[in-house]
Amino acid sequence: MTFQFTKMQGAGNDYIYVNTINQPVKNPKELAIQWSAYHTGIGSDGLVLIGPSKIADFSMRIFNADGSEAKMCGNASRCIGKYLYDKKLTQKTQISLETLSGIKYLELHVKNGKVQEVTVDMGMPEILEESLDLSIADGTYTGTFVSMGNPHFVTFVDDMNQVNLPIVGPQLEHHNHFPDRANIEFVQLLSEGNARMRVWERGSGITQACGTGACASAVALIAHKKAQKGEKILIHMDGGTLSIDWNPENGHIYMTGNAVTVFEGTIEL
Ligand SMILES: N[C@@H](CCC[C@H](N)C(=O)O)C(=O)O
Repeated sequence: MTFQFTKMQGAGNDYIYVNTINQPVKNPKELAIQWSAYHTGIGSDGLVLIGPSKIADFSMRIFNADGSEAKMCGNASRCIGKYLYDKKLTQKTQISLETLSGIKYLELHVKNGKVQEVTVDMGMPEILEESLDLSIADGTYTGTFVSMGNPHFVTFVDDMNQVNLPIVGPQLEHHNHFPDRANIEFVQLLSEGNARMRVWERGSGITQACGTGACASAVALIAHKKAQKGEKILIHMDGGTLSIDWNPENGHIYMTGNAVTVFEGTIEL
């Protein structure tokens, strides 16, 4: 049996996309682990399933590289917009997408018949704890605990080069304050409206970018008066930059960034 898949990336966050409308996937957790492996699989940060929906235009399910299912993925939601439009599964440039954290709305920016960028209405963030101290073997980290439908712990630093992400990332992800684990972001303010962010993702480890993490970082910057609501904040990550805008009128976060098809493939089971 073979599966057709598309490898896509948004800001360097790379996933394997499968259209389950014509190819049902029975064991996504196992396949996410198997296919995400770089040496023996396709290599990716996880697996994304695109499906039909009774309440929106389409649906998304996202599995991290360790097989755990997440409720939301910002970068994948942009890539799904490109997938659907470029492959002519829809002609709409405004698409509703059912996720485990509710319906998200995508606005596609099309050039020469192909989607270049997508803006996603990420809904309303929730600040769960504005200032939280967590002790791990390496010391105490103070951060803001934010939900973007999935959990993020955002810590400000003066110098990103001092962050030992492979060591502190997993310790914070598995801290007993987070029974469901958490995504871990370190943020350095560079100038007004510009911040650098590095991420340790729950279930995938270090990735080049995290869309929900970029939104959570902007929320933390605003909560701590390091940035302003209603002004675009550029979050620069190792794989690219996302523009984040927290609208003061409706309280929604809007995320804009690229979506890229890397290659099409077929894999044997
Ligand atoms: N990379 C994603 C988030 C993927 C899920 C996350 N690791 C979790 O477990 O919550 C993004 O772009 O938002």
